[in-house]
Amino acid sequence: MSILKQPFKLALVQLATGADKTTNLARAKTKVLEAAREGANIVVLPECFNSPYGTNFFSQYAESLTTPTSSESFSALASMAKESSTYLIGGSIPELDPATKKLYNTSLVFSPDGELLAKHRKIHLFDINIPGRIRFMESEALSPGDNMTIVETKYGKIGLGICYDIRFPELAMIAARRGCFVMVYPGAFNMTTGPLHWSLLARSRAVDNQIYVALCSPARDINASYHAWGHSMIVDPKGEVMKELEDSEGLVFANLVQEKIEEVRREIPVTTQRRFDVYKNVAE
Ligand SMILES: NC(=O)CCC(=O)C(=O)O
Repeated sequence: MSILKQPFKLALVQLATGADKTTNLARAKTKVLEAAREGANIVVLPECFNSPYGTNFFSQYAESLTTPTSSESFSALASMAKESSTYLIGGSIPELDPATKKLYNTSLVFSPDGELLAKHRKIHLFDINIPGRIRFMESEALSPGDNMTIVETKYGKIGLGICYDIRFPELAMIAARRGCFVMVYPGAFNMTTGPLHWSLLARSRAVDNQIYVALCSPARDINASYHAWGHSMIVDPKGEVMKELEDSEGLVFANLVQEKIEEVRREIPVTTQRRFDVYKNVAE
């Protein structure tokens, strides 16, 4: 059974972001249109692409994402998708829920007509403490989302996570078992965990599930308070890195096809060899 219904070109935009939201949105638009001119059908933006990344910035930049008119970023993303005629996975942006006043790290996904297809709130907040290297507590400012997100497109189903979500293999496994051909993670790893785990995690999720995996980071800005790792990458269902950027701004493209998924699932048939009779309930 084909889970990737037709071949297409995926583009990741490793965007150079700064403190000015309007400039970030304008720059994102330029890059999305550039990707579309190069033939991309699905375009991905990075985590927190319209703001600096840091707990002290989230409330200042947060917008209510209820309708395009409620939010500069929502309407900018919808029109980017429409103007480029691409599916747009709009990285993530700080969200303020007007009803509860809670803040979230949220990704909006649009169809090529500019219609909102999905809204994913980061489920696993980035709370880590590596003494002398990095302490980051997203939960000091944000609340976690409570739902998995699978987006239906004409190419097939896309599983969506945001950055730290990649460390929880259950999300990707469930998405793959529900027929997703790719997991996409807008993400901003850092100079400690980036070199250690970024590529390893992308390749692991791909190998575990025999699907494509795409990670899209902001470009590194050494003048910012948080130094993103960069290295946006697309990994194939065998776990091989197809395309990878360094740390500066750029676009990366790959053609995704069903045959690569079929080949690895035929050669190493773990997807049909699972023993759910032995490990029925991983949460117990
Ligand atoms: N923005 C994030 O969630 C960062 C995650 C990260 O760096 C990690 O090591 O995990």
